[in-house]
Amino acid sequence: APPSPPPTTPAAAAGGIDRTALPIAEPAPQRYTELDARNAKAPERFTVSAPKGAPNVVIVLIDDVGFGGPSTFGGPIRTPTMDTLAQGGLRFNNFHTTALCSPTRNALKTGRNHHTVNTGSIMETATAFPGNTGQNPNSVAPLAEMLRLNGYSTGAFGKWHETAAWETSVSGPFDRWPTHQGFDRFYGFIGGETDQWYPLIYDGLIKVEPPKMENYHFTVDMTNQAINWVKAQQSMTPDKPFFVYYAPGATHAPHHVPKEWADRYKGQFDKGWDQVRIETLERQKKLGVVPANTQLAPRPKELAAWDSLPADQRRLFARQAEVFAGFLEHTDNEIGRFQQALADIGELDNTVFIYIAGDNGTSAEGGFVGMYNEMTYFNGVAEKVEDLIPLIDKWGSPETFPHMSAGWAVAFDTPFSWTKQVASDFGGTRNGMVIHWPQGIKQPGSLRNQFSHVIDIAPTILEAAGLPEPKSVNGVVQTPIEGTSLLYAFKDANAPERHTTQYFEMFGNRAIYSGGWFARTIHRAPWQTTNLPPLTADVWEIYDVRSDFSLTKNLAADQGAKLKEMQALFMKEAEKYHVLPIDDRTIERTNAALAGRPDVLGTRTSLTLYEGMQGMLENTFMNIKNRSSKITAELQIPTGRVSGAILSQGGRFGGWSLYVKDGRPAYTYNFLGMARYTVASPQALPPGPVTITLDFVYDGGGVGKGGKATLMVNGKAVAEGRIEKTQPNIFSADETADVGIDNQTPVAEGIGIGAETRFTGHINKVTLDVGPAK
Ligand SMILES: Cc1cc(=O)oc2cc(OS(=O)(=O)O)ccc12
Repeated sequence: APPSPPPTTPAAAAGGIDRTALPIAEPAPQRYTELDARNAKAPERFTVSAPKGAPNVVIVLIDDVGFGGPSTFGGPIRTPTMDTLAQGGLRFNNFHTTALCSPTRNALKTGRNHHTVNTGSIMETATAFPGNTGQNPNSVAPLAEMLRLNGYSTGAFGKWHETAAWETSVSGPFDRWPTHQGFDRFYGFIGGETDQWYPLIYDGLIKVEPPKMENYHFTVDMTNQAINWVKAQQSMTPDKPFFVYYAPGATHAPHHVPKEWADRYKGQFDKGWDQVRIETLERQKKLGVVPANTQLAPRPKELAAWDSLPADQRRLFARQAEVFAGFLEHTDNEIGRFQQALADIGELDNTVFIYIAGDNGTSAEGGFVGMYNEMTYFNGVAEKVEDLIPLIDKWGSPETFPHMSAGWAVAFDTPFSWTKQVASDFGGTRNGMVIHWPQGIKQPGSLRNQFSHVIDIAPTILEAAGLPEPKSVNGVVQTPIEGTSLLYAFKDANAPERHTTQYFEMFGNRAIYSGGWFARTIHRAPWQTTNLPPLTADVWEIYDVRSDFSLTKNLAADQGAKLKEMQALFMKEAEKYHVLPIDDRTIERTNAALAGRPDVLGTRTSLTLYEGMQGMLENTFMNIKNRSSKITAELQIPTGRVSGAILSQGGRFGGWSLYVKDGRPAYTYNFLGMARYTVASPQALPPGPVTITLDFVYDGGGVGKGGKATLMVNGKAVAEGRIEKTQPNIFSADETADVGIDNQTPVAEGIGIGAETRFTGHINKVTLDVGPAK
């Protein structure tokens, strides 16, 4: 009998498949009446494949570098890979981010405003309000998921920082981890930053050790992973396009870079940040990436003039910039290796390669003198310049966790005034961007100056791939994409801009762009966390950005009516996208209870831990800060010398550890790597079962105070001592709590590093009890 006709859907009948509902619906299997398979014809197999000729997609997103950093946009830092891509592609000089990390990333990955995906700010400062909950909704499937369900292979490498803080434990949920957000493959770190020499790495959902290699560096490691993945994917399935999201830890703090890369800039920043700004603007004009009439916007008045600084401080600050510059060039070089790998397998020409130099402006979080250990910023501890000067030759090495002084942030945001976190200044939001796509861009080497925003990237890629915006994904009706495809501008430098209105908001700094006008208010400087003015007292300014690239002529006095109209437009957009109510709390928002976000431990005051539990991130671990605590470890001590970590949290740059060294139990509290307080037993532990207790009695009277630590063996005190001060807010973004080992860098000295710190006895269990928060 002849086969029955295949059933058809309306789209299939129209000759195509319907990609507006993902996953693409499989046709109903046909029914047969024939008994013998020899007499029947099998139907064509249903497979999902990308549209014919759909390009590969690469998005490179550098961290924490602004408009005036890379040479491609006139900056003093050599980015030859970006330069080469720009020569073969397009430079966009009016591209904007959100002024902060997770918000930019989530907007980039979804094509929606950051508040629409509940990422008003970073994961660590999510609140209870819509727009800020920290959990991206099912009604927004990320671009990676759209591409995956349309036949792409998808891989993410490097920084993530999009998983809700309380969803980073072994208990999940894992919905917002990369491999459940559309990526087949993930190799990188889940939080906001990581030590580049001793990183915390996940392969998918599994924590893995970095490979053993000489002079290990995370950017090199992740690049190797990305190259290997793409080559293997193309080897196996050359007809299947790939999507790679490549987001290095660089150039966020810690500014960890091989010394030889920093040394390439020896002496080049001795001229200081004011002169670097002047020279950068000259180069920007010569390159044509800023208009010829562009003025240098003033340096914020709180930051020192270079000429006013004493010689030893200039020496320190110059080295900080050398290290930062080396870090960026090293990163660009790794991106070059990745790009070359695509060229080597013949895939570069059909790849939409998007290189975004910065998820926000350059970071001023280093404060006025920079930081040997960036964790001092999150703990509100001021570092003294006289303590930093002796570290000049170690800056960027594994012994430091550094961030440069804010003066350089302004310089690497030339020609603007402000920096990262300031959503109401282009120094916070305007980032250099290059798109390279030989098969799709016919005017290589030219500039595009239409206003664009990070939410425009996802729709650009959909259009380039010939894919419709899905109306429904995984059974959930989708919130429409809010960005505007930039493909129109690929073809025509003079095309009228299509993304005509955009709000900006971050911790109270707010602004609106509309049709060439920019109205804004600077509510707070990045270093201002207390004594902020009420939001109602903020003064607004207005600029005509068609003639004033760098926002130097406030027209509020002449343009009162226009300013009013723009402020009203801001409120309208802010209401529409869940920007309201505005929340300018910074430090308080890092506290889950005060901010109103979930906390895995909640009000629990006791946590029982077992051998093998390791890699516990700080947001999903018992908070021992600003209160008394007690560790009770039930151990089995073997005969012979026992050693290693029993329970630790944090590492070289802050944390605490209960451990055994040379057979003797000890406790070390490491205050930001600046002071170590150790309480150690003079006697070795006897073999057999033993209970070790560390009782810490907090002084109280505020946060970050000291306390008394008593070490006990089988209930008898064996040592006691003062812990003079404690860290009030955070130990580490990447150094975890571990049982029976101290992963990455160690808290205590003298017990080795990494696997060497493994406890050689047996741990039955460890209980961690805390007193009421004080
Ligand atoms: C550990 C941590 C705590 C926090 O409150 O904010 C962060 C912000 C970070 O930089 S960003 O990712 O560029 O915003 C990195 C890490 C943290």
